[in-house]
Amino acid sequence: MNQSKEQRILNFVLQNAVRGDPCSVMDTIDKYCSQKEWAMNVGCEKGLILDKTVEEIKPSVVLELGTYCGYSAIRIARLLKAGARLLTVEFNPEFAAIAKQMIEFAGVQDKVNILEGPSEEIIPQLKKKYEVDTLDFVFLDHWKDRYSPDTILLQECNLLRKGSVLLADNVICPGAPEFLKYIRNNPSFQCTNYPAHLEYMEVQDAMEKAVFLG
Ligand SMILES: Cc1ncnc2c1ncn2[C@@H]1O[C@H](/C=C/CNC(=O)c2cc(-c3ccc(F)cc3)cc(O)c2O)C[C@H]1O
Ligand SMILES: [Mg+2]
Repeated sequence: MNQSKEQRILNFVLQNAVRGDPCSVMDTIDKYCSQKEWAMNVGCEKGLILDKTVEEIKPSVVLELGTYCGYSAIRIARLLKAGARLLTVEFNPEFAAIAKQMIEFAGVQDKVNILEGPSEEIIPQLKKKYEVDTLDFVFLDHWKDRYSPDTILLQECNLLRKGSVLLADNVICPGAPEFLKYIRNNPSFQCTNYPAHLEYMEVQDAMEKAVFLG
């Protein structure tokens, strides 16, 4: 059975990146996906916006929706302080297995917990099963039509507190119009837009930051 693109990305990392070096893994994925096969990693330009957001918040508990190959999980985890943790949700078992290997190769596995399943099932389990009180930071990068229902679900499950920060990828390309409409018209959120380019392409994209006001 021929290999998937995601398996080819992982193999390229295992053969070319430096084990235990998160930046080397990120750079190797970016190299492969810009030169050989495009893939939907947040990439280095939007990755810098993600880095700055994490460094600003210094979160203790982070939720990521949409692990994919683990690129942004590695990006986030490498910046987390001692004792801080990232919970990342992925419902495709093949992607979860790839991401697990990618995260372990990067050496950040102690900070990352991959939760396999659909976000709408996992989010309601976070408090009891995963011992989460509230989330300091949420990175949304899964199916774009799930951004607003999951943002509502996070509030219904009391997982956001005053100052919790959401950062959403792809609000221009592929776009998340329903999410933007919801979040920008919601007085409980303070929104900021960060224009950027689609990963590995000269196409306009943007990230949206939304701070929960409680
Ligand atoms: C509901 C739910 N629960 C758990 N995991 C979920 C989930 N929905 C998706 N996932 C998982 O996240 C990942 C999905 C991410 C969706 N991201 C995308 O569809 C995506 C698409 C593009 C893009 C842009 C221009 C183009 F021409 C083509 C594509 C760029 C990106 O940065 C993206 O994140 C993998 C999937 O298994
Ligand atoms: Mg994305």
